[in-house]
Amino acid sequence: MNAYLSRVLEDVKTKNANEPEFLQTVEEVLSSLEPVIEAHPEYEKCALLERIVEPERTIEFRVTWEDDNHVWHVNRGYRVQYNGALGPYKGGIRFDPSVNLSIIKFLGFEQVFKDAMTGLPIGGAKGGSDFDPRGKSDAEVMRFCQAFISELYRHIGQDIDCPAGDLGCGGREIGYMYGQYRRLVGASEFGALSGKAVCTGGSILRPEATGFGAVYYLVEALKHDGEDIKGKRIAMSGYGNVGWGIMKKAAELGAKVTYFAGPDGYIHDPEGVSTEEKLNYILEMRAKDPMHCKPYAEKFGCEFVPATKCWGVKDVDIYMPAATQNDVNLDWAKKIAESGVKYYIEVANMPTTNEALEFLKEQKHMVVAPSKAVNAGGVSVSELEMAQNAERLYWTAEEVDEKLKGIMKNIYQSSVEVAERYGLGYDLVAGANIVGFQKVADAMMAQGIF
Ligand SMILES: NC(=O)C1=CN([C@@H]2O[C@H](COP(=O)(O)OP(=O)(O)OC[C@H]3O[C@@H](n4cnc5c(N)ncnc54)[C@H](OP(=O)(O)O)[C@@H]3O)[C@@H](O)[C@H]2O)C=CC1
Ligand SMILES: O=C(O)CCC(=O)C(=O)O
Repeated sequence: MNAYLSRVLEDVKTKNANEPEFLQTVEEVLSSLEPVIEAHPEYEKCALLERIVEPERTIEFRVTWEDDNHVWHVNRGYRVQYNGALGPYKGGIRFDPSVNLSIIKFLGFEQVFKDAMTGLPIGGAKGGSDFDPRGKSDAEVMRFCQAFISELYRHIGQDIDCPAGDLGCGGREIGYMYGQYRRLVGASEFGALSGKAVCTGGSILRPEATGFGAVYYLVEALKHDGEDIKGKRIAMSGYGNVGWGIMKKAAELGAKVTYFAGPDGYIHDPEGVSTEEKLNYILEMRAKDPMHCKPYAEKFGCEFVPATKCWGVKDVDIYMPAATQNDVNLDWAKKIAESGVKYYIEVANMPTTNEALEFLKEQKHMVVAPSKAVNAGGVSVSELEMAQNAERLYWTAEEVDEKLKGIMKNIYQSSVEVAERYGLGYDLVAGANIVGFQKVADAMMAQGIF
């Protein structure tokens, strides 16, 4: 890292000492930027890095709601509007007890570069709450979502900030939030939230988009090596919204997810999660509370290994962590490298610790792809939902899918080209960071002091 990058990183560490996840992503992104910072000495004069690491706005608020037994609860809500240089703030909402400012800032910072990479006119944001939807009735989730949006509604809007779902926040939660938003603003401002059900202005394919996009990216990475996705076996963690999309698209293209892990252990299904019955059962399992994957083994007569992850298994071609952050630490990374598997395709936001990522990138036999590129299909179709809402039209599944494919191909290709242009070789991680950074930097420089 050159002196400017090191100084900014040290400053971020001092100012945000209690935010480990946020520091992790800032360090990861900045560590890729040396060539572009060297090529643009004007950035330092304009304090570009100092500005890019600082959110434009952080909103923190109280969320009070009543449970079914009439007991009142208080949660903390967040929205970090990180960078709007490229367009309205865009990014998901996470509901999970682990949520705190560090996690929302890490997700928001990643979102800035991810959204930029899509080439669509959207800035980056993230929000959420430490609310735990597990074990709550529908009515409780609805009351919580209504309370959450009753504060947030004044900070969002179709041209300001358009939240969507993320971990713990799917179509049901977005529906409740959109209903309350509409009640408060008194208008069908569809574009204020994305990930809505199609019957209330949602885009066809948004639920599948992140997983489908990840597989389209994978297809490009395989093509680069003269390989076909057909027949490939995938080991994955997480079988939520994103994991299910991967299973579905992989099956359609003749590949199969043969291992998947949940919080209770992992499943090994050598036949793959490839039939309609199995894919539907994944949806059923996701709707259950607590969400455990063991019942899949009982139903389909395959192996369940309790209380561990499937990283390190040898009889696959591709690993795709799709659960949550820091799922793969250095110990797991060593097992992954020893397995001889070539492709490590991150899907969840920041699923790899920095030291594990560095280690995996050093493995000559491996291809490592970064989540902010691989999982960009979700936010891309969210933006396509905003575009459909603005036109007051619905596009067909074919139209949306074609656009999604094009966006993912472009993200992959631009990362490869930029890394090569800066003499970094086939470095998909640095390439993605530089592509995203450059787009935001250009827009910020063009907009002057802000
Ligand atoms: N939804 C989207 O469109 C996008 C999501 N992402 C990212 O993808 C990841 C998954 O999100 P999504 O599928 O939407 O979330 P979901 O809430 O739908 O599913 C998350 C899945 O991961 C499981 N999980 C959580 N923690 C662990 C763990 N420690 N070990 C194993 N499994 C775990 C969950 O199980 P359980 O619920 O029982 O804990 C669940 O199966 C997140 O990192 C998210 O930020 C990125 C881009 C877009
Ligand atoms: O669809 C969106 O706006 C954001 C999805 C998201 O949260 C993400 O990309 O991590």
